[in-house]
Amino acid sequence: MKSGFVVRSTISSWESAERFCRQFSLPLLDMQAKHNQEVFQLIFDHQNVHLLDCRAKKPLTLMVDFVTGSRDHRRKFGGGAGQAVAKAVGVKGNRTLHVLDATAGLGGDAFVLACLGSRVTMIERSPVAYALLADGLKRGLLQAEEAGDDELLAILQRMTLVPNDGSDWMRDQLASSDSEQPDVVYLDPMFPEKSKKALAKKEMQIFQEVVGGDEDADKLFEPAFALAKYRVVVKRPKIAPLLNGQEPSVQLVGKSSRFDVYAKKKLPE
Ligand SMILES: C[S@@+](CC[C@H](N)C(=O)[O-])C[C@H]1O[C@@H](n2cnc3c(N)ncnc32)[C@H](O)[C@@H]1O
Repeated sequence: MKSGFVVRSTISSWESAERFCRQFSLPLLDMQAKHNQEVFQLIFDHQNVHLLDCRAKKPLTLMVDFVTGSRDHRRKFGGGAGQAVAKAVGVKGNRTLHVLDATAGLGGDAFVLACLGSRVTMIERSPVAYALLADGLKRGLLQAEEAGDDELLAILQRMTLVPNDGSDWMRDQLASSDSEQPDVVYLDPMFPEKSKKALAKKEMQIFQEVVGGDEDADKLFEPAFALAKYRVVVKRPKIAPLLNGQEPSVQLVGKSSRFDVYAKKKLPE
């Protein structure tokens, strides 16, 4: 974790904030408590969990929303199986896969894959990212249910979030006799020098500031390749070196990022 943050909660959300803080051994402050002027505040309130960057006059807010805004727009008009991430993972037509997203972040890519019918197990180690994503999922499920949006409900029900380190989790799966082998392992660790251009959105810039660069990203490759049934897909900024120095079978190169595909076996039709 690069930057410090404090966790605050209103009385209405105290119980869930307390559970989260116990899980990650973090102190919890109420909204009035004085703190050491941390720039970032993770706030639990009656509406949602959000990250606040207090530097600007008008503080910037980051939260996860699967129901409205850009993710909803991408779900409806984003190009479906023609999107680069879908092509790289191999989702198409009736081929639905079980994808392990071992670096879930804010669940953007996982949501795209779940929209296309995949079941996605998401692993996230950063407490801040985990809190934001868990809240987005929970709120999304509630809102979809209330609105009677069965399609969105089914999409979100295909997404499961686990708080853990991806390498450790995959190694545990490899050591366990009754684990389920994912069809595809998807990796998108934060590149330490992701340029501001690659992180065009202000919200993503503050996310990177809090989570930091994933300097140990290379460690993910070996267990991912051992665990995946068909392929490993690595998303990287276009200019970034290969993960763990491994040559991919295929590269899909976009404007600012690329997908490196490491094939093990041909995907089922
Ligand atoms: C660039 S973000 C992923 C963005 C994600 N693909 C999305 O669409 O929202 C990278 C995330 O991977 C997480 N991460 C990096 N290494 C990890 C590891 N070994 N285990 C679990 N999470 C990891 C970071 O905490 C960060 O939240």
